[in-house]
Amino acid sequence: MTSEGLTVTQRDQLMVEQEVGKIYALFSELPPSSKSILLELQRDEHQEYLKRGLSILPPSFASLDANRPWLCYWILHSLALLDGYIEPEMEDAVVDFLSHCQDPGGGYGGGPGQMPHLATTYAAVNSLITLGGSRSLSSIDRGALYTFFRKMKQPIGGYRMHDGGEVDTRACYTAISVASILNLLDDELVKDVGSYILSCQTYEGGIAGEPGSEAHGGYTFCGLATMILIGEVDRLDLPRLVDWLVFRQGVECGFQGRTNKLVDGCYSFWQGGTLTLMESLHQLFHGDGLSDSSQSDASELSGDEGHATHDHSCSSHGPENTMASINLRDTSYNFIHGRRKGGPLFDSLALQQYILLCSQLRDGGLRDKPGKNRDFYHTCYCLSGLSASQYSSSKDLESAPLPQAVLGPYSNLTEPVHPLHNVLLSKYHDARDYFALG
Ligand SMILES: CC(C)=CCC/C(C)=C/CC/C(C)=C/COP(=O)(O)OP(=O)(O)O
Ligand SMILES: [Zn+2]
Repeated sequence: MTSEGLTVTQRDQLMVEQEVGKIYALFSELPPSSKSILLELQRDEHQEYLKRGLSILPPSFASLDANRPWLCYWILHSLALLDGYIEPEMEDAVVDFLSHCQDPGGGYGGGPGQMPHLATTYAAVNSLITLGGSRSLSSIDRGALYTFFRKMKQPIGGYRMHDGGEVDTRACYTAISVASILNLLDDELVKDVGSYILSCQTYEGGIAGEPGSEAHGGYTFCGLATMILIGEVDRLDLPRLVDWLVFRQGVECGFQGRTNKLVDGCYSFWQGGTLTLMESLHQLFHGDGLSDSSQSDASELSGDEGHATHDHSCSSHGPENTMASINLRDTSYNFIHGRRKGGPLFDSLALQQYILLCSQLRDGGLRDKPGKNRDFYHTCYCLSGLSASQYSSSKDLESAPLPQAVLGPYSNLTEPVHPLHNVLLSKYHDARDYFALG
């Protein structure tokens, strides 16, 4: 309890609400011309900030920092979202650096010579896909990576982050997302993963890192995206999940990561992006309720030809939703080609307002909330959330949104992203073509 009789959480919440409230009150009193200036995405400034970060990354291979594939991904993906240009020498330097992080036994470590880890593998592979081109894509040793995935796979369902590491929803997502985009997904990699994720859905409806833990936005994205990629999303309690998600957008217009916690710009993607996944599911399962599916919608998600197939039987949430035979090669592709007909599940303009007015720094970079510093992680996930919200009302992901879906000038429009992998849609297609025969 504080001296005012509030808990620390209530006091912090009040302070954030007041801070954000002041920003919005000042904004509302401005003339329209000043308003549009403040709502501009500071494209050039963000690119300068990001490129400065990239230029100090690759040369120092000796550093012990275990996060550098992540830094590569956060910076490269942010630049890609902004349609930024990277010099070819820099692209080559990043490919070389990531090759030094690749373990001969498969997977990528946090730096050269470090033990392979699923999270840094996801970051490295998404970085290489974002760079694109055959030099970058051919540097990925897919055969060894498959061996690494099989080593991390646990007999009871989930994945371990690294040898001797924790089993959690992140590990499932990073393994399944990478296996899917590299065309490595098969029945062995998928076996019982759905049951593990299902055991992480909590009484609130969101998804936790491990069974028995608290539902959290980051893990909820990981859990839902995994279930879609393995063709088992109908096993989740989707109505309860959507209930939990919609209440995470607060008075500040941004999202919190979990119940009774503070708004944070990175949840623009973890929660906002998850809601855009739910919007697509809502349309694929196009009844009034999310659990009301039809066989034709289910086959739209699963595809009806291909190599790896995966049988599963539904548990508690409606055996009528069972997709008897899933084409694992095409779940990701079919998902983005599903029809999008329904209405929004969150206030996407309000979210864009939080990102542009509260997270964005006018001299470049984005942040968690007012009072915090910018960093590459928040820059990446605020921009990813901005893209997800700008495209959330589009009928399909490949067509440009209407001007009214983009807050501020239309030049704020970012590039569209594959919502399950969080790489640019165009780069996803290039990778899919490149690895088609694998
Ligand atoms: C692809 C991949 C590896 C995804 C990771 C997903 C992700 C962001 C998980 C979040 C982890 C977590 C419990 C943060 C809570 O931090 P906190 O207690 O500081 O924040 P909070 O107060 O907002 O909950
Ligand atoms: Zn954050």
